[in-house]
Amino acid sequence: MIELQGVEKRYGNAPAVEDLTLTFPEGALCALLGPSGCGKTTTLRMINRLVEPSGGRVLLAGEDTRALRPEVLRRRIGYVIQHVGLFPHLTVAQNVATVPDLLGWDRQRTAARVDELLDLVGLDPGTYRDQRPAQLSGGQAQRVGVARALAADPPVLLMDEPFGALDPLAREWLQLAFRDIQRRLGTTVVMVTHDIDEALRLGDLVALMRGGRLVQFGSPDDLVLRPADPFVRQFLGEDAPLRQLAGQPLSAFVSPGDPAGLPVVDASLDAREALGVLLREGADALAVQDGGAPLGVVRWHDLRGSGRRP
Ligand SMILES: Nc1ncnc2c1ncn2[C@@H]1O[C@H](COP(=O)(O)OP(=O)(O)OP(=O)(O)O)[C@@H](O)[C@H]1O
Repeated sequence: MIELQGVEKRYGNAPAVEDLTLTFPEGALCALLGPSGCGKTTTLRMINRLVEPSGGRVLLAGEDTRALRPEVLRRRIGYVIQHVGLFPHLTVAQNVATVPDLLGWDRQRTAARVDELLDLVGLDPGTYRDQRPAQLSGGQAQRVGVARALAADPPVLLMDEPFGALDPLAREWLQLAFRDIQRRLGTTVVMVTHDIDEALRLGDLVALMRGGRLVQFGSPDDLVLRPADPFVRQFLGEDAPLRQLAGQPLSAFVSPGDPAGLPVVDASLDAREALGVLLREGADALAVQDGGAPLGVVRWHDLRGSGRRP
């Protein structure tokens, strides 16, 4: 758990972050979202003290981070940035092994961990283990950056635009792969992103900032369905409730019901595609089948009422 209590950062007289109080719960993936210059990166970096707060406190598992030596702090907190900062003279495997090496893991354990993580981020260990960063594409380097940050299984991971350099397909793949790993490991993640859909799709909680201040902190549903003020609605876009349905499995919205006479769709559609069928057919419910077997029905108000199901 990471607690920010009245945190602020000033550069000269100019406030970059003001009076920021919020708690990132243990095991949650929290997104920091907001317009350019609103203080997202500054906030992230105050957590691992790459930027020292001008005021307030940051607590990590209840401990004031000022009481921890920076190197101890940074070993407990993984950090991924967009332009990964891989060490150019080291191989991919050596880059991923940086923190395990610092922690003195034995070679076998480290090698096994490196291969496991390369595999998880979609890089074949046999092909990539011994390559140098200069031989990688931007997206491959970013995957290595993610693997490196996860290598020592840090309880907390800070990510600054971690998927930014990837093309849309690779981004979606790595987002989902990362989400799986994060859930499995129970890592507490704070992620800065410009990408509203990424924040809404991946975030358990989203902190929306503006001009150095927190505007709203809540679940994607809270922000989309219960925006705290007009800025939130405007920033997310009027069509946010629809966009939020994209990529969500239709099965999550299915409930028991009589499918007789309803248009039939396959469970492989996502929730937004199903909404499209509802609109096209002018129906208020659909019969959902999985490979021909009836699953139940999806109703209009289920899709419209809640952007997202756990
Ligand atoms: N080292 C610095 N010196 C002076 N001002 C800074 C410094 N770092 C950040 N700022 C200012 O603090 C404010 C917040 O910057 P920050 O990088 O945290 O914003 P951001 O939301 O991450 O922006 P972006 O989305 O564009 O990366 C900006 O006005 C920026 O110009």
